[in-house]
Amino acid sequence: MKHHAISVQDLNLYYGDKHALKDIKIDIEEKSVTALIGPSGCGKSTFLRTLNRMNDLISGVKISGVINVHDQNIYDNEVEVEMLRKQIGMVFQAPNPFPKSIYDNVAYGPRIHGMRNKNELDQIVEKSLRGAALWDEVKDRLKDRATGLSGGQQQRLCIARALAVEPEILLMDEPTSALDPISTAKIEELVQELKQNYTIVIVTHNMQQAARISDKTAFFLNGDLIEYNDTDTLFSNPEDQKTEDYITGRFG
Ligand SMILES: Nc1ncnc2c1ncn2[C@@H]1O[C@H](COP(=O)(O)OP(=O)(O)OP(=O)(O)O)[C@@H](O)[C@H]1O
Repeated sequence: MKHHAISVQDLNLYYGDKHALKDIKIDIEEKSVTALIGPSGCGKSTFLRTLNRMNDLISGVKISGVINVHDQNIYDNEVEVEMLRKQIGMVFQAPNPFPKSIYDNVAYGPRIHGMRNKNELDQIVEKSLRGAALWDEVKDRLKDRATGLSGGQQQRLCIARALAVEPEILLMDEPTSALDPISTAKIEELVQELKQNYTIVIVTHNMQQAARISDKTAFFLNGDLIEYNDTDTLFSNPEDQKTEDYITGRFG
């Protein structure tokens, strides 16, 4: 049995009066892919963002409950958010490379964390780009601007940028929704490789994608976690009628 990378208990989140996450309880397995699915507005992205405290930045948000990572509640006062985000990286919907060179994008995080040694940085950049299956495509133009890459390459660069600070967990918020089918397939393949070394939590609108790439799937509806199960079971033999209605396309 796999260990839990993240253990969530009694998680509630309000945006003002809006109760966006309701008593969420979920254990996320390490070195596996967990997909978050559900109709628009059900709370998938909100939940994902609670896992590295990205909602802290939004005014009017109230969060209660416990999210344990290595038996430390990430909402404890002594947790340093910067270190937390190093441990728990994030990749967003639209690729968002910095307007810098390919090299400088990947070196950005390590530099922030104090790395200055050129040789070591070179090694980290290469390792991260290899890890994101991008090295061969960019190794001869590391000084070129990242914004000149294709959308799919930019997204893999953002994954490399996340890997460069050696996270344990990668959060991905609809990472392929802005990409063409071929770039999407490459990211899906990459996610399969990355799960050997990282715990991945991915929000997707696309149920076929969840079925293809995830080990576990969590189905959210109106801020409730309705069902959480092995992906095969959830899609072939859902326990809850609402899950069945959703996956068979009756709403959403
Ligand atoms: N910053 C915010 N302020 C107020 N309400 C918000 C904020 N962000 C999200 N919400 C509300 O919280 C609920 C959950 O939103 P969330 O974005 O998490 O859903 P989602 O399942 O990710 O949807 P989508 O698939 O459309 O991205 C929605 O009703 C949304 O309108």
